[in-house]
Amino acid sequence: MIELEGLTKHYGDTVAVDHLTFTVRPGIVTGFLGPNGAGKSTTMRMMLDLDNPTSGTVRIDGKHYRQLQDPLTYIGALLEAKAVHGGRSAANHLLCLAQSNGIARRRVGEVLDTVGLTSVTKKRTKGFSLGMSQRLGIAAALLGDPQVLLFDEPVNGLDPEGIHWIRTLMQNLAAQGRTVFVSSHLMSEMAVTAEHLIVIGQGRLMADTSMKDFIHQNSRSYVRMRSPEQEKLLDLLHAEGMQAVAVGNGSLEVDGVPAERLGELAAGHQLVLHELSPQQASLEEAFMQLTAGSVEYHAHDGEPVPAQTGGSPTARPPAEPQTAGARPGEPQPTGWGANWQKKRS
Ligand SMILES: Nc1ncnc2c1ncn2[C@@H]1O[C@H](COP(=O)(O)OP(=O)(O)OP(=O)(O)O)[C@@H](O)[C@H]1O
Repeated sequence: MIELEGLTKHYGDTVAVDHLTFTVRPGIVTGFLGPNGAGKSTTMRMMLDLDNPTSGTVRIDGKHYRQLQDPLTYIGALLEAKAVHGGRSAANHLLCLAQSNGIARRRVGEVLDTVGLTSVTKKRTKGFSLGMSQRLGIAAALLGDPQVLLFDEPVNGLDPEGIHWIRTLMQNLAAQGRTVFVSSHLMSEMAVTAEHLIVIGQGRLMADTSMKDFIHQNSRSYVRMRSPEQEKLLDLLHAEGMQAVAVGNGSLEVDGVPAERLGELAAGHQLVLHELSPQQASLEEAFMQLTAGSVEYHAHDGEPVPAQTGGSPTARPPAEPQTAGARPGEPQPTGWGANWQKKRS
């Protein structure tokens, strides 16, 4: 389990993470979503004690990271796949990690096998493709057989087979009772991988809910109907007090009524239907709907430009929070810092 309480990180004037409080539970895959610059990586780095919070706490299975003896046996993470010593072989890279964390040598071979890198065990990692580096990063995360796993954009650089593999791996790890926390911009992939979602925007918590409820709450679901007797059908639906509109392509859209009821109603009045299909928005649509006000950068005429950099609380409308109160405050877009080194005060 990972517990965040009031977690906050400032980089100068930039509020990267803003009073985040949530719990990531074991036994399920929890997705971590947010627009670019929302604070996901910063949050994950603080979970791993790679960055010091300005305030607030993170607990891993009840303990602060610094209280964990041999941390890799408690929490494994894939953050920056390319952040490995390029001169070392894959096996040596993992062996160094194993030795510094009291992990048995045999685990190196086991995890290399798990991620499908056995054939390149002795190859220097600087020659690795992004996909191979991702797999090596995942091997490192699994090395200590930890109960808690973090994956930051794990499918980056993976081919479709690799994407399917990591999805199955994460689901299996969760099914074993582990805590699996994963960020990704690939919504279609997240939709089929995660059961629960944490969504942040401008460092603030926007949603902490099941995937199903998230899509339901942030999108419109309706039933599409098509009939050769569209006028009659529309009159019937209106007479029943239902919200139905003709949408121009010969279809009707009906809100708030189950498809079964609509089918039975049409049958009861001997109206022929050519289509009766429940429509549910995708995770991507629901995500865009929720975070529309909190994206840091918008594309415009093909040129990516900062949406607003004025810095006043009104320059960028605050996102509508679902579970946490919106706070005034304006993170400034700043460049990515190279501040990835472990900081211990
Ligand atoms: N080391 C740093 N120094 C200064 N500012 C930083 C640093 N790291 C992150 N930031 C800023 O903090 C904010 C949050 O960044 P972060 O990388 O955590 O977001 P993210 O959600 O992971 O973004 P992305 O989806 O683009 O990876 C951004 O405004 C970013 O520019």
